Amino acid sequence: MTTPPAIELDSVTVGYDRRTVCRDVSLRITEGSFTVFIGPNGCGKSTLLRTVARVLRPSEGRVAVLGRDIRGYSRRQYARTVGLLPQGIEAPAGMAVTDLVLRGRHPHRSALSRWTSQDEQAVTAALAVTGTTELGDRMLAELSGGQRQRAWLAMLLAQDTPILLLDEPTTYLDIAHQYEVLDLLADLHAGGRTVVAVLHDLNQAARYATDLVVLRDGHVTTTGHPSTVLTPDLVAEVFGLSCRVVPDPVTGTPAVFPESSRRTSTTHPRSGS
Ligand SMILES: Nc1ncnc2c1ncn2[C@@H]1O[C@H](COP(=O)(O)OP(=O)(O)OP(=O)(O)O)[C@@H](O)[C@H]1O
Repeated sequence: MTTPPAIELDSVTVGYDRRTVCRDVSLRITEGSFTVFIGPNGCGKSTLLRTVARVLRPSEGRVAVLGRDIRGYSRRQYARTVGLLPQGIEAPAGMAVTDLVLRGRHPHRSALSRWTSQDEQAVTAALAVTGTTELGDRMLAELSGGQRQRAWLAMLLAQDTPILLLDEPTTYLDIAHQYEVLDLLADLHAGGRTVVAVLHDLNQAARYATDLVVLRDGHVTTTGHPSTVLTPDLVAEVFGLSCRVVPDPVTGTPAVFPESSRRTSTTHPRSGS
């Protein structure tokens, strides 16, 4: 028997009120993959991720997770299976970081039970790996954008789901923290989880993804390994950008360099004077 995909979209049409964003999208995301959605602003990346997370309901088609229609899961079962880090979430008023991270444990807890040592361990570990232990008692509203993003990520990790959906998880983060988060996702992937992320940085996408899903105007145009997908033609067609694609000097994965930049000189402006 073949293993079902982690996520399968079958002829999904979805949007907001009367506005359709994605029409007739079919897609299979392999279990244990690190899949990255790329595509221009407004092409429907978040909409598809939110559909898989059951935040949006398709008007047509079907979504299955681990071989089962997502409508067949109870809320609690689903929250134990799929975790979402949404884009631009509001900080709950008056909530401390540790309380937020504890929220991630809710799906693992029955209505009347107390927090267990397993819950505490999961929270401590999630704070540690996201570098937020020191921020545990701080109010979310008082944190910087990057600190807050890492606190939300800690909540997602405490949820401990086999499938992680992350909508632009590196937003607000400085370059070192961006790579820390991506490395953390790579570790989770190496540990067997299915990671699905939206990223804007094509070079980061190419470094970390096992599979790219390229979206444009609400359609999936291409899927596959970054080495085959990320070509100058693809970038020109999907983003309207003329570029060169060369091997990343560190990883050998494809790296995109725009050709149309106004700064064409390699000389530092002051170096010649
Ligand atoms: N809550 C909403 N109500 C109505 N339209 C929406 C809503 N959210 C998004 N849209 C529209 O749906 C389309 C797709 O948006 P979506 O957020 O999925 O794009 P995206 O590819 O994630 O974009 P970005 O890269 O800018 O984050 C856009 O035209 C957007 O304006």
